[in-house]
Amino acid sequence: MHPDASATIELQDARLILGSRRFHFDCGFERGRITAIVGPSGSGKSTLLNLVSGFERPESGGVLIDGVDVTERAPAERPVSLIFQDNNLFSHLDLFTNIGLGIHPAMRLSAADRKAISDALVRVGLPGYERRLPGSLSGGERQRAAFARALVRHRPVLLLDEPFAALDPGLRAAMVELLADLHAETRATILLVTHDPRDVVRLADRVVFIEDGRVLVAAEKGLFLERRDLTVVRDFLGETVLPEQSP
Ligand SMILES: Nc1ncnc2c1ncn2[C@@H]1O[C@H](COP(=O)(O)OP(=O)(O)OP(=O)(O)O)[C@@H](O)[C@H]1O
Repeated sequence: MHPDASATIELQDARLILGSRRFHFDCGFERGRITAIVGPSGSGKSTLLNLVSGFERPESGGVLIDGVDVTERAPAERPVSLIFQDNNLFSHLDLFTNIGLGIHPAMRLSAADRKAISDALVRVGLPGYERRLPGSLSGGERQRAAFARALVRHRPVLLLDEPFAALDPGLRAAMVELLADLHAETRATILLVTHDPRDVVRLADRVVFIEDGRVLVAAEKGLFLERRDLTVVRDFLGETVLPEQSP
């Protein structure tokens, strides 16, 4: 395993106000684990990811990645890859270039890099799509191209914001397995925002439940899934049948 394969993440007393909403995060994420970030719509899940990626900066407090204070660093200067709902790709650049920029910002690519790009496109089910522009792709295809970029980047932190939302059920299952494989290969520290309890069951080691701009519950997956005594957890899980309850 590469020594930079994963990193710890800490939000230290990080406070932020957006419009009329207040956020206060004081929490940490362990190296190499997958944490599902869950909670009601508008609770602050994307905001937490934006603080880690640098698209938002706290008004007070700090953000540390692998013990290094990155609070003042721009997104591109943080050791982070992103797969967000939108804006994953530069619309005027083809997929080869979009993915290549993830490897090297000046596109100085070796033959191995070029092969890695084509291999990643094959792996996400977009073989031969190198010259396609994002605008010519469906939402799900764009999402998969963003996955391909994450595959070639090897950053120690991977942030995903509802990465499977635009995918039909078959593709969704394939991309969930791809993320599990990607994690097994890289051991990156992964934060996964999701509304789907199945993602928690299949992928997460740990769950952080956000409500009203702060962490309400942070627990190992097994413990979280047992907290049906909490209304918010019950509502989130809904009718989900957990593996140990299956016949
Ligand atoms: N730039 C902004 N200005 C004003 N309000 C904002 C801004 N960004 C986010 N908000 C508000 O902050 C709240 C939290 O937003 P956030 O996107 O983090 O929620 P979320 O939990 O990811 O929601 P969802 O599950 O619906 O994606 C929302 O009420 C949102 O409208």
